[in-house]
Order: sequence, then structure tokens, then C-alpha cells
Amino acid sequence: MTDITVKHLATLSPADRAALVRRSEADLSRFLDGAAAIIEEVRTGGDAALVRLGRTLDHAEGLEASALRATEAEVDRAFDSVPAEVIAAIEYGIANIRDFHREQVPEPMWLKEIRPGAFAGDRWTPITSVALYVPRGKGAFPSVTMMTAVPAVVAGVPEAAIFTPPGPDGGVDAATLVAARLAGVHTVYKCGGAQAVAAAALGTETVRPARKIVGPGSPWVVAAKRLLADVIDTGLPAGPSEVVILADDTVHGGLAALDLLIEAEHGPDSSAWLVTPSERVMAEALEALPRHLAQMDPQRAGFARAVLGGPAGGIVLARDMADAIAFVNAYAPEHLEILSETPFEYLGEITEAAEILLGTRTPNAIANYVLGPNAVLPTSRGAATYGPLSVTDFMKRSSVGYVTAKGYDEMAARTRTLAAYEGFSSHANAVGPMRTAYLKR
Ligand SMILES: NC(=O)c1ccc[n+]([C@@H]2O[C@H](COP(=O)([O-])OP(=O)(O)OC[C@H]3O[C@@H](n4cnc5c(N)ncnc54)[C@H](O)[C@@H]3O)[C@@H](O)[C@H]2O)c1
Ligand SMILES: N[C@H](CO)Cc1c[nH]c[nH+]1
Ligand SMILES: [Zn+2]
Repeated sequence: MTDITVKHLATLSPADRAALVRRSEADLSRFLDGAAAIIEEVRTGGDAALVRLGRTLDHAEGLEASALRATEAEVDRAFDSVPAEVIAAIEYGIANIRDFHREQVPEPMWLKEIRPGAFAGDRWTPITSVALYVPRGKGAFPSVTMMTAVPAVVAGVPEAAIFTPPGPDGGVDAATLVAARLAGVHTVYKCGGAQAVAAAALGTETVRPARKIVGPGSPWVVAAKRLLADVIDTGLPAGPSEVVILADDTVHGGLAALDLLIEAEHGPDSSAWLVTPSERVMAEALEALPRHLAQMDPQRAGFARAVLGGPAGGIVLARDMADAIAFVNAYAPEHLEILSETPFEYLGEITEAAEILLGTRTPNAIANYVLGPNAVLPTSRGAATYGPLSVTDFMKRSSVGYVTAKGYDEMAARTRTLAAYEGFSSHANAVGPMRTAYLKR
């Protein structure tokens, strides 16, 4: 027996509608104190603290302070232990992800002649060091390794390092090591959770501190990022996975149910809604869900049941497609699937979604692994202001200006006027006779 949450938008009060878009991640209060204590432990204890925390929180009995960084030999052994078809799939995914992200590389520099003899533009350079967080609490994520490492390498980051929790043997998941090497990242640290964020921000004897950390994680990771946001750039907010499946009357509800389970299986803190104006689609989905759940790994089915029977997932019946689309935009999902035979009909109406997957052959699963776009995406309504992880997240922009003798007089006169109005005498002096006296004509 599976209880699925069902909501009828037409009958909901504004407060109930607002409750529908809430995510588990919104309440970090349970995690902030614990994360703060872990950060302090790493600040004072360095490598020894990472080992202690890895042994207690990750049950990594085999973890040693001398081996916090994975060696080349460990990576070689990983290639021997990972099945050939998994390595081939990682290669296939990396090739597509690389192709996609190369399109995002900005011009290294552009300059425009703003006024005759006065030039201005932008220059892009890589961030010098970035930490890539790869989760491993409820499963291993070579795919997150691919999604974070490839754009870092394409951007030209000279020091990119992966941080991922150690397993019980003290080692890194083998496919994660394979994906790291194939993507071109050669530093992998065996630490996860809040302690990884602390190590990346503060450094330890072994871990070199980074300027930025990217990658999704559990609330422990999210809480530590929040606490260290003035020490390290924490990038886009990527917490528990979430999806909205928007289905019209042209598809089978069983298909919508199948795709609803993709992100619902990540963990009990995920969010997953099917929204449709079709009572038929809803009935078919409700009928299919128990059958689909029976086909799942039991632990994953337990997560999905918790999500779809709780306050953060289930089925939303809308009045019509406009009502359903309004729900999507208010929700601002991480992943959105438009399940329809005519998905482009609705695309123009969608304004808030980090990833929009169109039609009946583009399930979230394909995009999570191999399609090419980045699957590290903003959660918890972050899609209202952030986009997916991209090459420019690993770069920073400087503006560049160059005023020549031809352009100077006109600019200097306007500058003097504005500087005088604002009462800045040095600003005005810098573009007056005092400067002219120094200039070579
Ligand atoms: N937004 C995205 O792009 C994206 C992609 C993949 C996964 N995800 C999400 O990332 C999350 C990954 O979480 P996860 O748990 O699998 O892995 P994780 O590595 O983020 O978290 C596990 C770590 O949390 C720490 N931890 C666990 N219990 C703790 C406790 N009681 N006290 C202190 N620290 C503790 C441990 O250090 C452990 O190593 C999931 O919510 C998943 O939905 C998001
Ligand atoms: N759905 C995740 C992003 O929310 C990405 C992922 C990786 N593996 C499985 N799923
Ligand atoms: Zn997923």
C-alpha cells in the first residue's frame, strides 16, 4: 500500500499553495550547530580532525592521516576494478559534457570603442583554485565528478581538487577516481560533509585551501557552506534533488509516474511533484506508482515513498495548463520535465526552472548522466536567480579600459564635472591640469 500526497490547486488557500513550494533544505537549523562544531574541529585539528571525523561520521575505519589524498596507484587500481562498460559510459558522458561546456567558454577578452579613442571591455580568467564536492552519503556519484570536473578543466582552473567522503575501507569510490582522471582532475581528498567544506575553506596540513567550492551535498554540506561563506565562495545553492513533472493530456500517466520516481529516490529529503490538469493522467499515475515502486531497489523505494507520501512530493491537480505552469514558475524547480507530445508549446511560458527537459524521450535520468548540460543545479528556489553550474562559474570577469590621447579630453571634462558634484577633489585633480602637466604630448 502506497500513500501518495494529492493536492487540488483549485481548493488550496494561498497559504497552502505557499506550503507546497517549501523544500526540506529550507530549514537548516538542525544542522548549523553541528556543522559549526565540525568546522571548529577542523580549524584547530587539521588532518587529525579529518581522520577522526571520517572514522566516526563515515565509518571509514581504514582512513589514515598519511593517506588523505588519493595516490596515482589508487587511481590505477580503480581502473582495474571498475567494469569496462562503466568506464565506457563515463567516457561517453565526459565527451558529451565536454562538448556542451566548450560552447560556454567566453571570449578571453573583448574591447569596444565606447567613444572615439576610448575603449572598454571584459576579460575572463580562470579562478585559481576550486574545490569540487562529490557526495557519497546515500550512494556514490561518479556523475557529479564528471559534472564538476569537466567544466573546471574546460575553464582552465589550475588547481581543481575533488573532496568526497571515504568508504569503510578508507578509500574513495572507484568510479569517482576513474571519472576524475578521465576528466583531468588529479587531486582527490578523502573527506566529506561539513569537514570537507571546512578543509577546502581553511586548509589543513594536507589539504590546500581553495577560493571556491562547488557541488551538491547533504544539509551538513549546505550548512557548512553557509557558515563559511565569508571565507570561501560557495557558488550556487545545490542541496537535495528535486523535480517537477509537468504533464498534459497527450501522455500516459504511467510514464509521468516513472519519471516522478527519478529524483524521488535520492533521499527522504528530496522533492518531487507531478503537476497536471488531466484527471486521467493523475489516475493513471496513481495506479502505476505501486507497480513502479515494486521494481525499485528497496532502500530507494523507501526514500521515494517518504517523498511522495509527505509534504514535499506527490501529485498536484491543476485547473488547466496555465494553472499548472503558474505552479511550476512559483516552485522554480531544479529539474523540470515537460511531458507532452508538443512540449515546445509550453516552453515560452516557463520562466523559473534550472533545467527544462522536453518531450517523452528526455527523462531526467539521461540529463543526470550523459546528455551534456550540467546536472549540478540550484535547488530550493535558487533557480529564480541562479542557473546550472557552468564554465563561467569557474572563471571571473575583469573589466578592461584604455583611454588614448584622442579620447582623453572629452572623458576628463565629464569626469571633472561629476567629481566636483560628488565633492571628490582627488578624483577631479586626477583629470585636471595636474595630470596634464605629467602627460607626454
Ligand atoms: N543539486 C544537485 O545537483 C545534486 C546532485 C546530486 C545529489 N544531490 C543531492 O546531494 C545530496 C547528497 O547527500 P548524501 O547524504 O548522499 O552525501 P553527502 O556526501 O553530501 O553527505 C554525507 C556526509 O554528511 C556527513 N554527515 C552525515 N551524517 C552526519 C551527522 N550526523 N553529523 C555530521 N555530519 C554528518 C558525513 O560527513 C558524510 O560524509 C542528496 O541530498 C542529493 O539529493 C544534489
Ligand atoms: N539528480 C541529481 C541532481 O539533482 C544528479 C544525479 C546524479 N546521479 C543521479 N542523479
Ligand atoms: Zn538524480
